[in-house]
Amino acid sequence: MNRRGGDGTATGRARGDQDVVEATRGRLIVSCQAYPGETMRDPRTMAQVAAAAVAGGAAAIRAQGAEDIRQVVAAVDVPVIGLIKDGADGVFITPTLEHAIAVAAAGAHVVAVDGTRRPRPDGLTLAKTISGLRERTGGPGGRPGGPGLSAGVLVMADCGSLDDALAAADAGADLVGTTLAGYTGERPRTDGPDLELLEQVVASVGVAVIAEGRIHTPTQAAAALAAGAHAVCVGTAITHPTTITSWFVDALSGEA
Ligand SMILES: CC(=O)N[C@H](C=O)[C@@H](O)[C@H](O)[C@H](O)COP(=O)(O)O
Repeated sequence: MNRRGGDGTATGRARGDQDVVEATRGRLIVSCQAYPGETMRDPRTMAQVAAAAVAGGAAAIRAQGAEDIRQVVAAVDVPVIGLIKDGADGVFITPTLEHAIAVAAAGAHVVAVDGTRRPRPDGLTLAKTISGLRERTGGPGGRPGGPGLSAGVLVMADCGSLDDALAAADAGADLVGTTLAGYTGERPRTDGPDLELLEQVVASVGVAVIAEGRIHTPTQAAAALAAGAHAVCVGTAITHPTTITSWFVDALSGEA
C-alpha cells in the first residue's frame, strides 16, 4: 500500500496557508457519501470512513452535508471538498448561493457546486454564485473572512460537458470536475469514467481538472491521471459497500 503521511509530513495537508490545488496534484481524492435512508448515513460514520481513506493515502476528502463536513474536517488533516445535495435530479449539488455559504460555514476548504449551464433554483448564474461566495468568504478576488466563515475558500464546479467546463472556468471556478458527465443528458453514461470528455476538458480549460464519476478501478484512476487530470476523485468504489457488494453478488450470479 502506498501509505503516505505516517509522520504527518507528506499527506499534502492544506490547513492554514497551504495550497489545496498543490496538495492534490496527481493524487487521489476520496468521496465519502451515504445516501438518504442508508445505515451509513451518519456523520460519525462518514468521518471514520474519511479517516480510513486518509490512512490509505487519500490527499483530500469530498463530503456531503453540513454536519458530515464539520465532522470530517475535525477528523482528518487533509483538505475537504464539501457539498450539500438538495434533491436528486436537476440542479442538486450545492444548488444555491445559500447552500454554498453553508458548505463554507461548515469548514470546507473547497465548495463543490453544480457547474452546469442549467438554471439554478435561486435564479443566480454560476458567476454570481461564485462571486457571492467570495464576497462572504474571501478567496481569489474576494475579501477575507465573512462572519463565521473561513477565508480563502475555493470553488469546484461539477460539470457534465465540455461547454459546462468552459463556462464554469469563465465564471471563475478554481477547479472543474467531470462529476456530472452522464447525468445531465449531454454525455453518455459510460460504464467507467468518461475519459473522452476528460481529455477535451483538460485540453480546453485553464484550471485544474478533477476526474470524477464512475472511476471504479485503480487502472481507471491511473488512466484518468494519464489523460491529464489534476487529481482523481473516487467515491462508490471505495466508500459505498452496498454497491461494491452488489458487483460481487452480480458476478457470482453471472450478471456482471
Ligand atoms: C452524480 C452525483 O450525484 N455525484 C455525486 C457527487 O458528489 C456522488 O454521488 C458521487 O458518488 C461522486 O461524484 C463520486 O463518483 P463515483 O461514486 O461514481 O466514484
